[in-house]
Amino acid sequence: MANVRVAVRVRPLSKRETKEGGKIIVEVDDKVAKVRNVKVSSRPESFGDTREKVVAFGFDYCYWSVNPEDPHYASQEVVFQDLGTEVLSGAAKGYNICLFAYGQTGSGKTYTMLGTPVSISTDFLEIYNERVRDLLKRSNQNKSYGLRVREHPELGPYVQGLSQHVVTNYQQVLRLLEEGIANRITAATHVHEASSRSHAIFTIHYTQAVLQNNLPSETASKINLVDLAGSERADPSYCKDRITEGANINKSLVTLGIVISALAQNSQVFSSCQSLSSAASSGGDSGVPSTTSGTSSGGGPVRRQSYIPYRDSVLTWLLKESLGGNSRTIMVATVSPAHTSYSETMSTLRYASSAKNIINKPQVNEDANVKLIRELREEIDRLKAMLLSFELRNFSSLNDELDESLKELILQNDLKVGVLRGPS
Ligand SMILES: Nc1ncnc2c1ncn2[C@@H]1O[C@H](COP(=O)(O)OP(=O)(O)OP(=O)(O)O)[C@@H](O)[C@H]1O
Repeated sequence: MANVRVAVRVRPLSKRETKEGGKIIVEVDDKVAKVRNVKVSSRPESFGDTREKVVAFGFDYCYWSVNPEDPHYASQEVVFQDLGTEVLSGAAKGYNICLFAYGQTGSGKTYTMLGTPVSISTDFLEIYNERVRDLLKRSNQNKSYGLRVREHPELGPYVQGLSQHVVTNYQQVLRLLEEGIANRITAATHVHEASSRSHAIFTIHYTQAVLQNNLPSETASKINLVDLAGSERADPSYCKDRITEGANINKSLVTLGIVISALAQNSQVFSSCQSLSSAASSGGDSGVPSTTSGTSSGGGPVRRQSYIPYRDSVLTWLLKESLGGNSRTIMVATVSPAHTSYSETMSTLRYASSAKNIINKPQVNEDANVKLIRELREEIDRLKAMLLSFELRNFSSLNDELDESLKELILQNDLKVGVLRGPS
């Protein structure tokens, strides 16, 4: 089990914000981001305004990237050092990784996401108006539109027909990233501002061949780098005059919000079930039910686990494993420091706070045969230990039969291991 790790990054004031006299209302203190409400704080105390002047949010990482002169300034290198290292070390261990950037348009999502690439094979897609487009399809651009999302029973959701590109070095990854981004931008010139309305997912498939217990084995992990559309597009009032585009962008982002809050709620239900079961008297069933209803043994009502509507949008469907599934996930919430973005900043930080509660279930993506061999070997060891303890205790002939069955089981498992390993 692993919680989604959440980082917040505050970018510099933009030229426009500076020109408009933007006041800096966000501040970072170690792992805490604080937002000041200038409307409240500029009034004298006696007005009795009950709204909070400063709201503080705690995260796993907080980056102050407002002014390079500042001693606490977090450069791109500092961010990569933390998040990039987490991404790469997780993938190297065989975990799926997802790093996604969330925040209002122009808050620095793309800036933060670019530059963590490594590895073996990659693909790059864009979700625009709930349609999936291949950003790296070189021949017949028309075919790159409208790809279908499907779901593999073990590997999870994927895009059918998405082109895969084998890479052998960092430069090639960068070139593919640039090519995909250029395709996004070309499309953006046809559809005004398309890049901030679309979501882009750059995936690195990282496969490693290793020798485990003298057996050749493979771990295959995925690194998803997700650049989302501006978060303000999830706001119905923002989108009301942009019927189709707005509604669709809205759909993916709104569904993402629903999925995040349902998962966060379920994680709380899960934790309360766990504390209830550990508080209950020993000897009972300590398993946590996947759905609970009615009254708990502790006396209080236990809430039912919410249904997670992953398939309600293409984005959440494709990110299913990254949100509550088999992935270590990091969310970077990007914000502007300006007072003019107060509402968006507060809403982004609330969103990020809720994402912090999501519990994922990452596991090393082990080769199925190697896993089976490992399990059989573990069973052989267990059986041998049992056999030994019988022999040591020198049980009577009553146990001879059991002894024979154990030996038979060990032999059968040894044979299975031999078949799985193939001719040596
Ligand atoms: N940490 C930062 N340091 C310096 N400049 C930054 C930083 N973050 C963002 N910027 C600058 O701010 C501008 C907007 O950033 P960016 O394009 O990454 O925003 P975005 O959130 O991806 O926007 P959109 O949702 O429209 O795609 C860019 O000019 C970028 O160079």
